[in-house]
Amino acid sequence: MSDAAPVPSLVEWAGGPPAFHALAERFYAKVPQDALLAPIFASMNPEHAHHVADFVAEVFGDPARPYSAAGGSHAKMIAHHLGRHLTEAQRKRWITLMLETVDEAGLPDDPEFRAALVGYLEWATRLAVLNSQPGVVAPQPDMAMPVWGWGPPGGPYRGPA
Ligand code: HEM
Repeated sequence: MSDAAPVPSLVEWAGGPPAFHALAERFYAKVPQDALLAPIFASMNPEHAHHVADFVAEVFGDPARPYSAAGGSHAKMIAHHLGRHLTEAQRKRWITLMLETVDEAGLPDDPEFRAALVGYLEWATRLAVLNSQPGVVAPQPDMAMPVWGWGPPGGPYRGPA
């Protein structure tokens, strides 16, 4: 790829929305076998993996904006975590299992993509825990969907500088 090539969105670089659906399905298929995570997802909506994949694909630049198109929003995603009393131990297990699954699913492993992905996962999982604590009230419904980008690297790995 030459320096003049346009910078793809994170979702394009990852292989398009199907890459996130395959990732989420693989991840939530493993959750029932994990002692720390299984109880909190025991009565999970059968469409859970699909909804999470739509959400992340949208944040990473899917122009179809599938989560919003289906009536979702950032506030609605956050609201799913209200009152769940998630712990730091559960968050850490979630992100560890997710990063293992990212490798198994064959998502790009260039430093630039992984930096953006890990940055988002750290941010979003910590928001999930914060918003699950006692006394947190529902967020403003009009809060904007996050739009994640490449950050300081500016684009994917294109060979040695
Ligand atoms: C990147 C971070 C995360 C994103 C994007 C995310 C997104 C979502 C979305 C979109 C839903 C609604 C799913 C639906 O409509 O069926 C949801 C629900 C939920 N999330 Fe998260 N989440 C994240 C992190 C976490 C973490 C770290 C935990 C726990 C350790 C967690 C626990 C849950 C639970 C328990 C539900 C409800 C499941 C159900 O019973 O259907 N989430 N999340």
